Amino acid sequence: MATRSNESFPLDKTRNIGIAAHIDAGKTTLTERVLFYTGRIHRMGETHEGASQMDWMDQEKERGITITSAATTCYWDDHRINIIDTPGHVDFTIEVERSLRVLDGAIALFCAVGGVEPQSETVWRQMDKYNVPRIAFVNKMDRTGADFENVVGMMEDRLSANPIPLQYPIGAGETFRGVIDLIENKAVIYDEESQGMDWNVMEIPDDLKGEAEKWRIRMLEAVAEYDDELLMKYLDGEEISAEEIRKVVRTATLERDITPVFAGTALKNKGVQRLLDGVLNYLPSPQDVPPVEGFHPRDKDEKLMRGPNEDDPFSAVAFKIATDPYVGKITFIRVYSGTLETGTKVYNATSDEMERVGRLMFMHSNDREDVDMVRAGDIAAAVGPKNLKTGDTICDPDDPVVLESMDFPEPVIRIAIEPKTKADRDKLTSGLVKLAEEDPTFNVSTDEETGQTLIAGMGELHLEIIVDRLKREFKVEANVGRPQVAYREAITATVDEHYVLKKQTGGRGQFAEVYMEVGPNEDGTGFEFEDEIVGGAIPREFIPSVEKGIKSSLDQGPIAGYPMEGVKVRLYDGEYHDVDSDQNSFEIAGRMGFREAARRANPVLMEPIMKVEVITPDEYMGDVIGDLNSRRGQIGKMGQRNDAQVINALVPLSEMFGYSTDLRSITQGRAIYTMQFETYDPVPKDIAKEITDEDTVDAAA
Ligand SMILES: Nc1nc2c(ncn2[C@@H]2O[C@H](COP(=O)(O)OP(=O)(O)OP(=O)(O)O)[C@@H](O)[C@H]2O)c(=O)[nH]1
Repeated sequence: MATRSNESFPLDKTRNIGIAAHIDAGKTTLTERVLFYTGRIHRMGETHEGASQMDWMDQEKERGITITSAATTCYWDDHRINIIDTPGHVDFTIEVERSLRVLDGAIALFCAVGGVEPQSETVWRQMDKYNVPRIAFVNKMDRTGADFENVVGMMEDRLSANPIPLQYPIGAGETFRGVIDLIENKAVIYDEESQGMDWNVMEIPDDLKGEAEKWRIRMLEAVAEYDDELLMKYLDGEEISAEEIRKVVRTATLERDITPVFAGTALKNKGVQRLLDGVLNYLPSPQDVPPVEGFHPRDKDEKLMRGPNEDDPFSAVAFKIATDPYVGKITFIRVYSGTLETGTKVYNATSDEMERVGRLMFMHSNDREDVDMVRAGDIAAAVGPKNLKTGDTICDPDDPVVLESMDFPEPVIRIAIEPKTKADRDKLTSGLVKLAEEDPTFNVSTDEETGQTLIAGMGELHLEIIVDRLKREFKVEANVGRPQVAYREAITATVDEHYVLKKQTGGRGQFAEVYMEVGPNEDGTGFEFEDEIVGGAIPREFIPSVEKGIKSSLDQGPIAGYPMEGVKVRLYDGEYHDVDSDQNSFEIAGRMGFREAARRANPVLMEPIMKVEVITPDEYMGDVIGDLNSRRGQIGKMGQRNDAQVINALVPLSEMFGYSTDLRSITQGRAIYTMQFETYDPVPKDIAKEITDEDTVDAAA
């Protein structure tokens, strides 16, 4: 494929957007239609027979359109639109967060019948958190029971949004034919036969004039609030041009004061092109969003800003690592400043490594477009970097910056996994390694005692999906164990340890003697080692060996073999022997001495505590709270949101297995909840005993 120089798209003609929706709202269908219509403009301009073009789309579909790619580039009306994949399932908070991190604006998709579903509410709140301007599309207007006004009302009530319809649907369900464009004051009627390629713009039919006028006034009054000039004109009864209205709608949308609302049906090909016009008219270009803040990799306090300027030093964030069947490992990046050419070395400021970018591409629905340069504001796929991880910043080595990274929740659930056949062992390992590279909230380890492979993730569903992907993408069938909580161990007392290793078995012996103080460190995480040896009591070259020995024991805590966190060791004295001491002896002394000390330092089992938020209708509040209490939950803040109660609680993860089923039965399916990792806390003694007893049984079985 020819390499393009990527000069043709000025930043103000670029849109980086996501489509956010709850499951089944029609995101896949809408994305397909967008790719189809934009493909037609860019590449299919020559043919004009609707039906054959639909066939073309279906064939593409069979050949596997990459619509689930992390980012897809398409062109509409002289603009470039990058559609960033935004998953709808709340269990994948991280996927949602990483896409929200790099997109500039979004289409919020709703079903005309179902309206604002609980999941739409969750994603909406996340978009609020990331200050994402958005427009709304009320899809499925062709379905029986479609009710545009109801959806607009729900957006006000449930999302506390300020939805401003710019269109009003003509008909609903079977009679849905098109929309009234309230800005142009015209009716747009679609031709049923042309697969959405042809439509007629006409005067508003007489029988709709009254309704249309009512909605236009509502729109104008709402919009006029955001612009004094427009308000004066409106009050004076002056003519207001469509251009003037669009300008004010754009500003108010970018400020997140309003959400313009469009109507249509993706499946029946109505309204998609006008929605695309809306993307260009009302969603931000990379120039419209504020510069991103970062800091110097060697000094967190040195704040640095990066704006969408090609002349600034290069900076970009990796937001998704994927394995492409043709190209291999690709990293999706969002460029924030400067330019990057193929063949250049970049600096990974997050991990302090250099990487080479061999190839840069824009990913389209059905092909890849090689480019020799990417610029500020671009979304592109890079081939070459080996160790880049999701969330890492790459930048100009001479002007390093770490752009504010994403928060990744801790993997808190783990399961043992093994291949169904021995022959699959290698495939399983390489599959897991690849998946862990793509997903920062997933990790793989080996249980030292049993030799089992353990995978850890954010929730039951998360791990189920991983196992399913192993099967589909890596052709490995695997057996998995029961999900287990990823416990940890910590020590709560400070003790002194004196350990002597002395072995004399014929020839050369082993000798090492260490004195150390072992206790909890201040922040409760990681491991600290202080070397206070003076006067060569232990020779310099052996001190790192002691530390290495201690570190190797941290993976296996004294209670039940869970990893230890928050440990501090002070090595303050020792002895050595000229002949019998070596690195190996001191490593063993470090390991054995630390194990002894940890056993005496009041070790405790630590469990992940989750922050749970339940939104339930009033009448179930008592039952929901009672149930959370029975799960050792601590109820926190409560509040009323519209007609529902919001309950916050901190609950141990071990008590949350099967919660979705239980909550459904308590509330007849009318409550929703979200859960994320908050902290590790000590497990109460009686429960810790149950867990350690169980572990012994498990290990014996
Ligand atoms: N009647 C009608 N059905 C639609 C419309 N758009 C999508 N659908 C149907 O709704 C169902 C879900 O559509 P998808 O496009 O797969 O929805 P999605 O949001 O991608 O779903 P997930 O991938 O499960 O999140 C499919 O059966 C579609 O055919 C529409 O405009 N009208």
